[in-house]
Amino acid sequence: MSIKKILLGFLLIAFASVASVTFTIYKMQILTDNMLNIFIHPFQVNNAVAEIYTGVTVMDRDLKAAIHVHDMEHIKKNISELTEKILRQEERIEYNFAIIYENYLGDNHDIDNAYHAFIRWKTLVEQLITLLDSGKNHQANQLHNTRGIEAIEHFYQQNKVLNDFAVKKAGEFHSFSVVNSSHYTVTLILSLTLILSGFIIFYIVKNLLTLNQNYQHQLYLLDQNFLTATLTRDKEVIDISHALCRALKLDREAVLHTVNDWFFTDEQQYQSFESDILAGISISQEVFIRVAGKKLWFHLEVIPESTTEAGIDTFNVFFNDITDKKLLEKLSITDNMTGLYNRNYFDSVFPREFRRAKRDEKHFSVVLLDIDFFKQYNDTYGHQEGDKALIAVAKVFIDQAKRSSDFAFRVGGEEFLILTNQKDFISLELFVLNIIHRVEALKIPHEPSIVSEFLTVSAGAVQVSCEQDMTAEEVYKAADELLYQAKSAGRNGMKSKAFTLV
Ligand SMILES: Nc1nc2c(ncn2[C@@H]2O[C@H](COP(=O)(O)OP(=O)(O)OP(=O)(O)O)[C@@H](O)[C@H]2O)c(=O)[nH]1
Repeated sequence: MSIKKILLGFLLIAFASVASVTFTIYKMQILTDNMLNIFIHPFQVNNAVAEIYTGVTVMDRDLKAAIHVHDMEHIKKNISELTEKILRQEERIEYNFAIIYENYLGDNHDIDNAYHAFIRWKTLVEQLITLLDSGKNHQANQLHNTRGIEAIEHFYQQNKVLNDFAVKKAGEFHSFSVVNSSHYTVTLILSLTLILSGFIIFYIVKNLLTLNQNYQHQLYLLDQNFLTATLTRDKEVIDISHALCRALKLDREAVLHTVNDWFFTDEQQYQSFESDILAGISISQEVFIRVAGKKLWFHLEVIPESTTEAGIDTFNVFFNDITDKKLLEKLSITDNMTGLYNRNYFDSVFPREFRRAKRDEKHFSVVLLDIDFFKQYNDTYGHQEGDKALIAVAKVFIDQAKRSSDFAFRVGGEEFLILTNQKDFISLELFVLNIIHRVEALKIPHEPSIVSEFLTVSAGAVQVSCEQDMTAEEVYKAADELLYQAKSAGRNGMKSKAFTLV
């Protein structure tokens, strides 16, 4: 299950919700429109029709009453009141007809017929009032009983048509409301939406759980196979993989949340890249860590992380065990028998260190050493003893060249070379004399030697200042020349030369 599918699930829920809400709103809108129709037509038209009916009936009643008054004085007074009253009724009726004309949903001929019937009645009313006004009550009565009754009956008929239509329309609207009240449909749609959403949510949750399981499994695999840890900038371990704990022989629970230096051989090693870490720069280095007395080599990747603007909060360290690779590397650059660096390595280190000394503006010293009368030694004590002697002498060189900038090589059968940074020429001479002295002090018996009863070495030493414009080959050649001179001068000694401008 991918994040895309989860998003699709949420989109479906959102779509279903929007669709059902839109449907509900649409249905409500239909009902509202229908309510409006009910109000406009049946309600307003019916009211107007009823008011017209009442108005005409009241006019008729008042006319009848006036017809039956015989006292002349009363007649005059009544007629003027009646005329005013009838005018008001007529105005009201006209107004109601206007409402009907505006809102009636049926055929306009129906209204025209009713209106003409009203006009006919109205004309008759005017004639009746004229007769009454001139005291002709009897004629008025006759007119009312004949044409009057006929006109009013006709008006009632026409008015009834309007009323019937309005009532019929009200029924239609009501039925429409009932049909469209659709609460069942809305409930059904909402229920379906809820059910669909429920299914989708179930599907999403189920898949999220699976996703989480996979994620946990991957974390487990990483934890078991990757040598990694997360530390705060104060070197407090906030997370460490089981694989790294195994590799460094650490108890995970004991290490977590403690400040430590286990990942760094020493404080100096950490400090060498601390400034980079705090500046947010990733580090990639080969480091060694002593684990239970064994020197293990790791390729170390440090990736700083910051969650705030303030700077680096944590850094992740990734280790890759390269001890085997380092061993191979060492084998390829060291001489099997003596443990000194071999000739091949010398060929790549010599020019590189020569350039480095020049760049760092340091004196560069080369010491070439050769065992005296070694052929005779072999001839006397045998080749095997010769090997032992070589190993013993080489050990002296290793001990002497122990600074990180010193290198001791076996460049030939019994020929050795030391690269060293001695601060001045005197220091170099003392350094070489010390070696010569220490070799003799091994007291390896060497009977055929004519310079000592013990095994000795001769040396040619050269010191070159950085200003000197010499090539590596020239320096080597000069040391070789001096060694030759030391041999010629009697052996068990050294010849040295400084190539400096001062
Ligand atoms: N035992 C042993 N002998 C070696 C080895 N490599 C070179 N040799 C011997 O070292 C000797 C070097 O002899 P030479 O070059 O004649 O020099 P030397 O006898 O030391 O005389 P000078 O250098 O003039 O003092 C040879 O006899 C080689 O056989 C080695 O790995 N083991």
